[in-house]
Amino acid sequence: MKSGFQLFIANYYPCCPQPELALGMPPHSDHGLLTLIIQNQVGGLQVQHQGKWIHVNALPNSLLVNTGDHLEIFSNGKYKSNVHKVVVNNTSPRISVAVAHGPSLEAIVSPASPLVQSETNYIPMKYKDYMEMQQMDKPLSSEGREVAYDRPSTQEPFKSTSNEDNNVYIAGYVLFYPCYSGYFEKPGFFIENMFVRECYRKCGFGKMLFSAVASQANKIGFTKVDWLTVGWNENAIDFYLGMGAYIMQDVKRFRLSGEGLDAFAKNDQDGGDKG
Ligand SMILES: O=C(O)CCC(=O)C(=O)O
Ligand SMILES: [Fe+2]
Repeated sequence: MKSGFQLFIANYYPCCPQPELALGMPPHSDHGLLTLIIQNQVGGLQVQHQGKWIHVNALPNSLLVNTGDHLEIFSNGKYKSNVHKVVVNNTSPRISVAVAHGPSLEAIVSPASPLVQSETNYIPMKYKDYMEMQQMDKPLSSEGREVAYDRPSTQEPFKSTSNEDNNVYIAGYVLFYPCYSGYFEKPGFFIENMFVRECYRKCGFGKMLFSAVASQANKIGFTKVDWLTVGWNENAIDFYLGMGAYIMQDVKRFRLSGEGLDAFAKNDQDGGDKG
């Protein structure tokens, strides 16, 4: 790499009497290739792993190394950028100094060709444009830039995102429909699914999709927008709370499956046999 872009970041997290009500640094992944961090041995850094936040116990005099978004792109997803956040405590302030190493601002980063077997999910983009796109989304950043929706377990159905004829890329979608309920005078929307492709996350598309549904509801006089999120998905929960939503405590979700569902098959058969 002939040139690069380095960012020097000094972070001070004062102690807080009610740490559970405060957040030192919201969940995010770093832009660049690698970020090197030294810190004063006061914990607080947490890394997201399999939907859980893992506390980082840094060794004394060690450097912490974070993988960034552009390493993920360059390695064609082999090295994922890690999502991390910093929580505060009520006894000691944390100080950290980070140096983020990225490519030159003008560099167009794309997956290294030897690592691309067939298709890739990563669209080449100028490093500068990528950073600008993230900054466009200030309100979301303050609540958590990483927006992880419940997403299909495989990318298979989305493989062919590029249409060579007109250069259309599908970055994500939201599937919603009107629903009617006896309790409300007016109907609302139910969001069945919202998904943003991994390489387009942290760019504000999730916020854009969600806002489109909410403003359409408003426009046509609907009184609510409902959806479900799995309980462990803290990022999604933070995101939705940040969008002004609240969690409904009095709703119970029911499911009929396994033997309960099979019982109906039997009933049907019995009924059929009898006549
Ligand atoms: O304070 C830390 O350890 C993390 C800092 C950080 O994530 C950042 O500056 O991007
Ligand atoms: Fe960071």
